[in-house]
Amino acid sequence: MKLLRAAPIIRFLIPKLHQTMSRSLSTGVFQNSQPLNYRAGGRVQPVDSVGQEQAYEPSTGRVIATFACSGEKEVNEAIQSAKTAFKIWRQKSGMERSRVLLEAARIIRERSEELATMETINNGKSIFEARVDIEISWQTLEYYAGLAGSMAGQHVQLPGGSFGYTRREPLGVCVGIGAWNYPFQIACWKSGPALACGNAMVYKPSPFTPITVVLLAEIFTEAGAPPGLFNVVQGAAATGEFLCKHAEVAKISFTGSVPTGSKIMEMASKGIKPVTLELGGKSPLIIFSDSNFDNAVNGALMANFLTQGQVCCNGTRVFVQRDILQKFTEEVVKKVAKIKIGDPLLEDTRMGPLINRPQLEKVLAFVKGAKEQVSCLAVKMVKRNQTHHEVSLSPIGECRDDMTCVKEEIFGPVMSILPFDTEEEVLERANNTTYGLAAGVFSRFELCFNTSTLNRKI
Ligand SMILES: NC(=O)c1ccc[n+]([C@@H]2O[C@H](COP(=O)([O-])OP(=O)(O)OC[C@H]3O[C@@H](n4cnc5c(N)ncnc54)[C@H](O)[C@@H]3O)[C@@H](O)[C@H]2O)c1
Ligand SMILES: NCCCC=O
Repeated sequence: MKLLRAAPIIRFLIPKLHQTMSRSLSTGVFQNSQPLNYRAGGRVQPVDSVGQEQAYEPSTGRVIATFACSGEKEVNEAIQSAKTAFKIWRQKSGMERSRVLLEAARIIRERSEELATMETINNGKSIFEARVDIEISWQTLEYYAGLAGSMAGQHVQLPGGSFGYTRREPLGVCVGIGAWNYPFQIACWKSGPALACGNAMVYKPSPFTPITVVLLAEIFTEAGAPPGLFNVVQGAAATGEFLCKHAEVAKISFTGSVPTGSKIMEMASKGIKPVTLELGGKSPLIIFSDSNFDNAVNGALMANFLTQGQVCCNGTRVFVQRDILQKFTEEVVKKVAKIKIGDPLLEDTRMGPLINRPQLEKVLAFVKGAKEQVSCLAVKMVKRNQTHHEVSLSPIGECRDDMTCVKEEIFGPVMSILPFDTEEEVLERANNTTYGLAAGVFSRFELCFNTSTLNRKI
């Protein structure tokens, strides 16, 4: 009786505590002191390792975590932990699974400020954006919770009164491997559907962003998931390969670059494992002169500068109809100059640092190459801060399709503006890419062109 009365008070106090914690965290303060692997329902140090990694706070360049990369034995421990939980979880009804996912979503919602703050500290994106990431994360879990209870097979009537039926069976232990640009959100994209369908998961985040996914693991446990249902191993390529090659892994879901995706597919093929790949892009954004001008400008800014341009589905090839090209470019330059760059934990910051120094160097190399190829390139600024990787450039100009910066994924705040004249021409050019992924069109007219052309590769 006493316990029952106390419960609401405890529930009330917990969010308060989280809020206080996140408010006290400012840039330059957080230091990880806990194990970052998670299995059998708790944080653990790995039993073996293949090297060591350090994670940074991009805005200061401080090391915030040093951790061992999980070796083959640790990866196997995590998979065994997932197998144990799978035996319990697969027996649950969809409604029971749904309840756990909904509770996890509720906890994420309740702790959203703390989670967004940690995401900002480790990734560098502005707190303004990180809050949206966390919102999408709990919505993802709610969405899959909604599906869990209604998943069903089919009944097929056969001749002579016989019938056939299908059941939806979970696969078993699924592996999730994620990128660093949306650490918490990607972990939710992968765990939500996998767990809703009755699978267990071992997840490996990028070594650049190891922190928040462990908080997700703790949240699943708190929400009532059996110990071992969602496990985390930390590490880089070698750890990822142990996971992909493990005989008891039933499926691999990967988010990252095209070259790594191709390696993962190859490894999975050896074990005839299904894979889901979410890879890079060089997506077109087509702006016709009849479009709502302000909408189009804002759309292009969003499609290029969110998360410092480190977004897979960004519309980085901005095709602008020639009669509005100059006006469009001028307006973009004007608005880009107003993007507030700075400490990502400050409320009014809209652009933080790139993830790390190598990424900054990579982006700068693209910009240097572009400057050599095009004369009317406008570069906003390249601000160097004394400590580490800072950010913030936005070259814009009249580009050509054959330029390296137009053909390759840059993964930074770089927008390439390409003039076009006709619809037919722009569709041909928009499709002329080795990537797929996304596309955007701004026009007031109903799309009268054959969208199947655009869909062919995108
Ligand atoms: N399509 C999408 O939904 C989506 C979303 C986010 C990011 N991305 C893409 O991700 C890329 C940026 O992320 P990144 O730099 O972390 O990508 P990456 O390919 O370098 O790494 C992704 C993950 O794979 C792991 N990894 C690397 N080599 C491996 C190997 N041989 N075997 C197993 N795992 C291995 C990494 O440690 C990391 O966890 C960009 O290309 C971006 O477009 C795509
Ligand atoms: N919601 C963000 C999409 C992530 C791709 O990089």
